[in-house]
Amino acid sequence: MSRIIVTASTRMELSELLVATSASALPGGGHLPLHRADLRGAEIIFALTGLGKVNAASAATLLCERYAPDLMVNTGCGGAFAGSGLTVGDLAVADSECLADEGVQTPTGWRGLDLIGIPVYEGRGERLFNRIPLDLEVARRALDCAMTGGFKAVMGPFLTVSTCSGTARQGEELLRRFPGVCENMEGAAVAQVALMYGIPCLEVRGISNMVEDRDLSRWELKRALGEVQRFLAGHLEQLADKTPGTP
Ligand SMILES: O=C(O)c1cccc(C(=O)CC[C@H]2O[C@@H](n3cnc4c(=O)[nH]cnc43)[C@H](O)[C@@H]2O)c1
Repeated sequence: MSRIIVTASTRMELSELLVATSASALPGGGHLPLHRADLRGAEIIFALTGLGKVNAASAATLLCERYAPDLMVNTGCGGAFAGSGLTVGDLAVADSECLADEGVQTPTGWRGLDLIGIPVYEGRGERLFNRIPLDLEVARRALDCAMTGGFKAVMGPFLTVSTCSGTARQGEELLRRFPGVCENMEGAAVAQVALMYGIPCLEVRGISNMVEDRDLSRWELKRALGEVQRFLAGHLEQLADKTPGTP
């Protein structure tokens, strides 16, 4: 049977998926609220991680250790960068993740972790500094499924930050550091932990806002989360069919 874990930082990022899959509470998660559903012979575990990289990484570690999933899916909302081709209500699929504000502020500008020279991950012939790779085949399948389902979706690099970019200028600064289509606060942490455990990871977010001067009246959390959860409810069925489990 295959096992898929879906993580999100806030309750509203999972609530519609829990209803769509008839999930029920799974006791024993301690501080980590868990739900479980059966979908086409696969087990889906939903975890509410809390906001930010520390919460996401500690949850992902517990989940990988305890449940040894065949696939990790990180979801929620996110901000779209100018020039990404994304607008509010669209879907963004990550082809890679990035620890976009971990580095060194030097007298001549911001530099990434390669300046320090100590990788955040070393293994399988790779030394990774800021950029965390994701499973491209899984990402492409998600993009195809979104397009076929009539969703407007863009695939590209995601940037994970500790400080949300509440100005257009900060968005431009991040794009000078790394290419990016979508900003969020947890993705690179989940991707890094999944990589450490050798588990493929997919990240799909609904665009709730543009990365611009902060104006909450322009945010559409409900719409973005409705779109991404409607997409995932369908895509999880496909993944449940196709994700190989332990015999
Ligand atoms: O009030 C704010 O300024 C604010 C900033 C970022 C996020 C929020 C939320 O209420 C949602 C938390 C959740 O959303 C992800 N998210 C959504 N948009 C962005 C963004 O533009 N930059 C970074 N993260 C974003 C994030 O992953 C959080 O988990 C409110």
